[in-house]
Amino acid sequence: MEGVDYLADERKKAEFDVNEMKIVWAGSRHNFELSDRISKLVANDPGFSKEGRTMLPRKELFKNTLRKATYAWKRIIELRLSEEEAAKLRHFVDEPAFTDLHWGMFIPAIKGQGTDEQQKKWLPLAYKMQIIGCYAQTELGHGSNVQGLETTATFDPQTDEFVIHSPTLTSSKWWPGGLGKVSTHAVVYARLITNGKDYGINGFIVQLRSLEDHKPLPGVTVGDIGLKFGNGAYNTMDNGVLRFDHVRIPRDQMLMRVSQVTREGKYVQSDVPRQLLYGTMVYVRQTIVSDASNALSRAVCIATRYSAVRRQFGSQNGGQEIQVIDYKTQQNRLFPLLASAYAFRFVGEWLKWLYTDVTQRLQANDFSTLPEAHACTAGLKSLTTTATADGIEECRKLCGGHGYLCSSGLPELFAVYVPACTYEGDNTVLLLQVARFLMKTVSQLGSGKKPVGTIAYMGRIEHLMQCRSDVKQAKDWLKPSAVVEAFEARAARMSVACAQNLSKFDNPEEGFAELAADLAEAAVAHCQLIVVSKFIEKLQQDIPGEGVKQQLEVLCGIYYLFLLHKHQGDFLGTGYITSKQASLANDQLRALYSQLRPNAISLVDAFNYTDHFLDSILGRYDGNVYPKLYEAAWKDPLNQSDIADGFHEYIRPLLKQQLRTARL
Ligand SMILES: CCCCCCCCCCCCCCCCCCCCC/C=C/C(=O)SCCNC(=O)CCNC(=O)[C@H](O)C(C)(C)COP(=O)(O)OP(=O)(O)OC[C@H]1O[C@@H](n2cnc3c(N)ncnc32)[C@H](O)[C@@H]1OP(=O)(O)O
Ligand SMILES: Cc1cc2nc3c(=O)[nH]c(=O)nc-3n(C[C@H](O)[C@H](O)[C@H](O)COP(=O)(O)OP(=O)(O)OC[C@H]3O[C@@H](n4cnc5c(N)ncnc54)[C@H](O)[C@@H]3O)c2cc1C
Repeated sequence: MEGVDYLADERKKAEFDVNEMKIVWAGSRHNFELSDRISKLVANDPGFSKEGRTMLPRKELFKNTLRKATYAWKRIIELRLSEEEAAKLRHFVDEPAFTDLHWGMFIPAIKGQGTDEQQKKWLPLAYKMQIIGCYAQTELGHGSNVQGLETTATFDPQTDEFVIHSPTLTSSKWWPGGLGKVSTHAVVYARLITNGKDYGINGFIVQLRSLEDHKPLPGVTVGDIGLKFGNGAYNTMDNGVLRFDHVRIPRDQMLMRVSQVTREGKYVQSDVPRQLLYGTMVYVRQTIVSDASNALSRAVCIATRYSAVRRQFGSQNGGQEIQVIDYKTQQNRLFPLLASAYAFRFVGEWLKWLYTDVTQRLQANDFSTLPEAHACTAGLKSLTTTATADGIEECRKLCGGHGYLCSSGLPELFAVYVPACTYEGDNTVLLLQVARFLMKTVSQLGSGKKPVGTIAYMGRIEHLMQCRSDVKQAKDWLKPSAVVEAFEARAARMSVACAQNLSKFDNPEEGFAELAADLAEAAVAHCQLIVVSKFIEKLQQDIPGEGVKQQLEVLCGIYYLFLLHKHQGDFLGTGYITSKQASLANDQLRALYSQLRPNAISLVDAFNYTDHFLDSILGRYDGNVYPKLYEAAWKDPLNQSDIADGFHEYIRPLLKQQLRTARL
């Protein structure tokens, strides 16, 4: 029945002001109004329909993406949308496209690594999309190890040009999004060679295709790398392969903010750190952290609504069966994910602040916070994307068999999201960057250098190494100070243990390689401490709205107690808590699940997602799941006829043969 809200009873149970929670989730009233307006604009425009997306063959899918991206651009111009509004529009259009890399990496790379002159020349063209660019760093043979890239850019003083060349098969650029079929230009990362000397990696703006007929320029071989995981999903993107055969570009197309090559071929290093070459990655890692809460909340919204609709077992006297959301096992799998979505939202907000702060400092030639910004963006990118990808898959399982249908929205969401664990730095490789930062911090303790920011807790190392939890009853685990100290002590002790083990090796690099698994775990502990601390700090702010703060306290408690339960080996092993205290934490966690239960549906309503954006029959706002699933099945191309194509060739002969066999 249309128009009936099957989740109305659930919504009546809410103990808080959902509209105020929507504002907390969005970050501000302005953000809420912006998201609300743009999501509805997209949902109501047939040009952005998602119908049949998972059924399209690659070529049609890709062409459809080109159509949508061009249409989006047209609407952005017609409606005179600001950059902020355009970014929201892209978010709600909900389809990876070449434009992501153009706006998300090509332009930021020029902004971050180009000189003022270079920016003046290239940015206006890029902003008007008169050129389309991508970020060509990864090669067939090297992705994680950026210093291992093989493409060369050799300066030719005779002509004042760089010669860009791919000397080996493994030096072929491989993976860049937007490269395969669309980009006219790329920021290409290559080894800078001048006067016979290799100065390592630098970025170069290289034109790949003609702006007239889009044909690859002489010396450029370019194409798509082939079909990727999942139906639809990331196959809307033309991840590409690119080879250069001595392609010449003018010297001034080397991005020269970090280092320069003079007309005579002299290499000059600026006074800015070389790590700024990696700046675009820091920027994107920060956006990926913000985006994790979008993806996780979407999966959680679907699984929560469906868990309230779905009933299994327990019917008495012909009454209704139990809603699966009432099973403690379902709650124990679902509610920590709901809490994680909120936790990642707040840590994403904080990271955005940190990134803005470091950018302002860099502009003023203050590079002091760069290492922390790198460690935080790398570590939180790793932590949030791993948890989100795993969380989406868990949500699929939480929806039972129906979660496996594409119409649940979950398979495609997973397929689009899961490469986030790999791109912008493999998650393990990034954790090891955090571990290096932590080991450096521990080695400098006692040197007089005071740890600040997210590692300030290391400044209290003596206390953290010997303190013990004073929790005596379950509700003591609700005290923020008890929790923060627990996570600080665990992180500090794990780091110190690694540092002590490292000191047993004569060669520190050998030690680091041998202890890498422990180091990655110490990095996870440090990153979890950041997320927990930022959630607790958020709760110390003034949060208006009846019951809103209380619900956030419940979510925060679930987030950290679930982590404490899951990693209790760390907390027990480092001696901060006793097994009795671990058991009290678990008692408190169960109590919080019961407190959250009546509010679950409203807490996912607070994400304010349209049905268009969710694109899930199981996650429909009205909970009208079964009729819509039934209806959708008949839209499958296989159901266009009663008799399947291929019946006469394959099924009929089989049936005949069986008849003959039966007669024998
Ligand atoms: C529908 C249409 C709409 C219409 C248009 C509308 C428009 C609206 C706008 C839309 C906007 C969309 C936005 C979308 C966002 C973008 C989407 C993202 C899609 C993702 C695509 C993916 C891209 C990629 O994957 S790009 C390639 C990424 N590659 C990697 O990440 C490689 C990982 N490896 C490394 O980073 C390095 O190799 C590393 C760090 C592992 C090792 O570095 P090293 O130099 O070899 O060695 P090391 O000794 O470890 O480090 C030396 C030193 O440097 C420090 N360091 C390292 N990295 C950094 C850093 N990044 N920053 C600062 N410092 C760094 C390190 O700590 C060491 O320091 P010291 O110890 O002090 O010496
Ligand atoms: C969908 C998608 C889009 C992409 N878009 C772009 C793009 O636009 N531009 C671009 O330049 N690139 C892009 N990439 C490439 C991406 O950045 C790389 O794939 C990524 O950095 C990982 O590198 P890799 O593939 O070399 O993995 P590898 O480094 O080969 O990883 C393989 C395994 O080795 C492990 N490993 C590697 N090094 C270490 C180590 N030191 N210690 C311990 N374990 C290690 C990893 O953990 C992993 O398990 C994209 C990739 C994908 C999947």
